Amino acid sequence: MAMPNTPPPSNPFSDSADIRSDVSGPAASSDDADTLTVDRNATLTLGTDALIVLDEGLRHRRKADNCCGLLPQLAKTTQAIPFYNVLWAELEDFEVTIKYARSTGKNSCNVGTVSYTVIDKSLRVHAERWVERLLERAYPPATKRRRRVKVLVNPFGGQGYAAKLWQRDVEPIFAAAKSKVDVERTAYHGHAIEIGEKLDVDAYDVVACASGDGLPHEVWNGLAKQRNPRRAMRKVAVVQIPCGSGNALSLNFNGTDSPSLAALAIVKGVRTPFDLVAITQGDRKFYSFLSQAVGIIAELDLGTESLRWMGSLRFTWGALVRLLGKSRYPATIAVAVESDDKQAIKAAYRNAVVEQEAARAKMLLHDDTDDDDDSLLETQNTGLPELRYGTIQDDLPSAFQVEDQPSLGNFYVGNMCWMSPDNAFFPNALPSDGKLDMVNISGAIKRSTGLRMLMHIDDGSHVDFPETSYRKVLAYRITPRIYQPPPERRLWSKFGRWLGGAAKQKVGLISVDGESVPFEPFQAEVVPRLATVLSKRPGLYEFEGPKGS
Ligand SMILES: Nc1ncnc2c1ncn2[C@@H]1O[C@H](COP(=O)(O)OP(=O)(O)OP(=O)(O)O)[C@@H](O)[C@H]1O
Repeated sequence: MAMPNTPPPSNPFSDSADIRSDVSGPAASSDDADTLTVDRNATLTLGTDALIVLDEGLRHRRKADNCCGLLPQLAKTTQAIPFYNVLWAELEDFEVTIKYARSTGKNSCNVGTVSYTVIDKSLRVHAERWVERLLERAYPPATKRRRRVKVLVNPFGGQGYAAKLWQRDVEPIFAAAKSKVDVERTAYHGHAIEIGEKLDVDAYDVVACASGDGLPHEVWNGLAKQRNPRRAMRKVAVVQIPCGSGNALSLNFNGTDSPSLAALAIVKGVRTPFDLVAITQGDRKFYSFLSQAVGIIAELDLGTESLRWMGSLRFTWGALVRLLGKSRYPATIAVAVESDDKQAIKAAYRNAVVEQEAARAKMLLHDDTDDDDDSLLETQNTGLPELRYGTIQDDLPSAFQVEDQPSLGNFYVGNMCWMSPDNAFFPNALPSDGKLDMVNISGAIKRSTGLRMLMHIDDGSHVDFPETSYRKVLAYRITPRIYQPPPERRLWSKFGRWLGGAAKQKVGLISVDGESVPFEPFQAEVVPRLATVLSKRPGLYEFEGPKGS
């Protein structure tokens, strides 16, 4: 898989040591291929990681337009713009114009412009070449220029702000990067499935969902219904412009839930394969990209609606009530386990980091959108891969080990690290390792232990508790049951449900990618590398990794 030439800086707006060393000796001569001399005797130099603008005039202009000191600044006359931030550059009538992502705060950016005139007319060819060299650094071979993007806006996403966020924070960045954009608003539940099903996959590189995690789930399920679903999933990358409350897809691949920073990450992202999870329930089959939950997490996702007035506090409150009430969600689980050794799982994660760094160092680079193996896909079977373990309607596969868990408190299976900001529930998850991360926690653990675990979910160290079972699995089947409390606990159980916002809830809850599915047995199986996303670090999520790795 293609890799970026230069890794994106962890903070694309900070000056790196490399940038400083560039500035110490920028080539002064105008015939140096990396330097362009322009008006006001300024120079534009292509450094190691950044474009260096050296201009005496900046001293005065800074006073006017950089009062907050937010622009990357080396000396008063120098501005460094990381190549990662450069959106576009062009030469028109000896006027060089560079558009870039400029910091407007800790968690946002907008479009900045640098514009100069090439005075020496004999430098025309040099200037043209220089602009192309800048574009080559801004868009290494793994990052396609001028991506064709189908934008889907959920007008009800993000408490109704998705359309505004798209227009204000994202559209200008896509426009500056010369992306070809086609915008459509979703009009009803399930609309994005239909859009995905009918999408002309040769006309777009990316579907960008200005939404929560609901729309990407629908788009992948729509692509799965295409005539050539495997080809559709491979051709089109699905990404998120974070406009919901969880925004897991953007957090994990873009490293942010800021719409403007995500826009930059999408423009600069590298096409990457991504595992999906095939779910069969009754006679239904569909795909999940994020998680499946039975027990406390499903209850928090779906069973606290009546506490919406509390805002996001409803999740904390709901968790506390259920933990203190020692809520149980009995089930029979049958699992194809790949590893249940926490240390070995961490070691595998460390190996993935080493491999990613090695691949990046080797610069195995290009965007593979139009590669030859696409023509292979055209001629060979382009249907969805056969399920290795069959469906829920088949006999239980012999590879599954069966566990009855009458006291189960939390059954949670994830395909990504962050489930939402401050919730790194699956710190060892990798995007294309062909495995699912399964967490089981008993509902009978001590209340104090449950509370301490809750405090460690933000950095993923809750998995280090001996009470947490953390496994890499290939497939599983779960048959959930309704908990029948013993007579002496019935009153408390009823009171707890009322406190936790579930007084009217008559059935159990199952959440798949945050959406409710029937409280019935289902089977899940990872389908390696079925989908495509855009990523900053192919093979890894943006989470910094499990503690102690
Ligand atoms: N115009 C619409 N009217 C009603 N429902 C819609 C419309 N467009 C999309 N939807 C539905 O909205 C649901 C939620 O979408 P999404 O996750 O994008 O937003 P969200 O609920 O704001 O996100 P979050 O759950 O993270 O807060 C999806 O199931 C989708 O089918």
